[in-house]
Amino acid sequence: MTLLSIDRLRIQRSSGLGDPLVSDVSFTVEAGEVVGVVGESGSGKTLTGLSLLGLLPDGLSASGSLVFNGRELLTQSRREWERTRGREIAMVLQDPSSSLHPMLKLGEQLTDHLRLHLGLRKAQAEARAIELLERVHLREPKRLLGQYAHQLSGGMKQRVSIAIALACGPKLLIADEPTTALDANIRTGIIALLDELRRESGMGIIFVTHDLAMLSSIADRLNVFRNGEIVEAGQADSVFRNPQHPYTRVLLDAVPQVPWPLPKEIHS
Ligand SMILES: Nc1ncnc2c1ncn2[C@@H]1O[C@H](COP(=O)(O)OP(=O)(O)OP(=O)(O)O)[C@@H](O)[C@H]1O
Repeated sequence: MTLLSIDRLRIQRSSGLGDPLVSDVSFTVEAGEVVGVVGESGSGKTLTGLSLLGLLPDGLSASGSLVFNGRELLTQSRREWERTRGREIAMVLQDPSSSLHPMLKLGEQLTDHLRLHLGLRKAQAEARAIELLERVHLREPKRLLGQYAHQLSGGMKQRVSIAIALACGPKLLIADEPTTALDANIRTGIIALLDELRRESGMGIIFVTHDLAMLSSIADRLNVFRNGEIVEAGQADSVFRNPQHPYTRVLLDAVPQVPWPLPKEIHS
């Protein structure tokens, strides 16, 4: 089932001045699929993700079409965006500290989110928060609810951010450089977690990164961005095996020997 269909997305300054920052971007995301968006800094990856949440910075506007679950997002009212955001489409950011409040216990943050979005009572919200922390494989979830973000490692913080993103059961998750701020050994665990979640829940994931290697074990399809445009798109295995665009080859050359398909033990 096609969850999201982006058609000729264009993002430009509302003044109309200057070149578009994103132009003619089209791709789809199926349920349960991981679609990689890769490209150098400034290539338009984050703006594309933000447009799917109706969160473009002031002064920028989007045109084209973003059909999610059969509904056009770009013409939504502010109230409709509020329902879409978090509930249907969620985002995980590079720096988990930026999505966690430093002065609030993790339990308060999770239960506040659940009470606000799902209308749960305190006890129900607490039980659900524990389930969510277990789902992202955090040990001793009950104890964690009483802790503050600064008491957790980077990898644990990112798992909590993912738990918050999952709280309302979104159909689409935008993961914008979710592993960039983490140590290499922690990255693998977060990627395995996202892979597991999409398999279990059927959630589609747009995985944004500047690092093609990051996508080798998780992406089903790839879109290579450059200067606000997609220069190459295709099944991940064929892009890794047989890149067509010179820029994709440059990105691949920077990847230390990506074998494709990956050996089974790396998937598990
Ligand atoms: N609020 C803004 N006003 C004007 N230009 C902007 C604004 N935000 C981003 N841009 C420009 O839009 C282009 C695309 O930015 P975007 O953040 O989407 O790139 P990116 O590929 O995500 O880069 P990075 O990997 O560094 O996050 C860049 O040239 C950036 O300078």
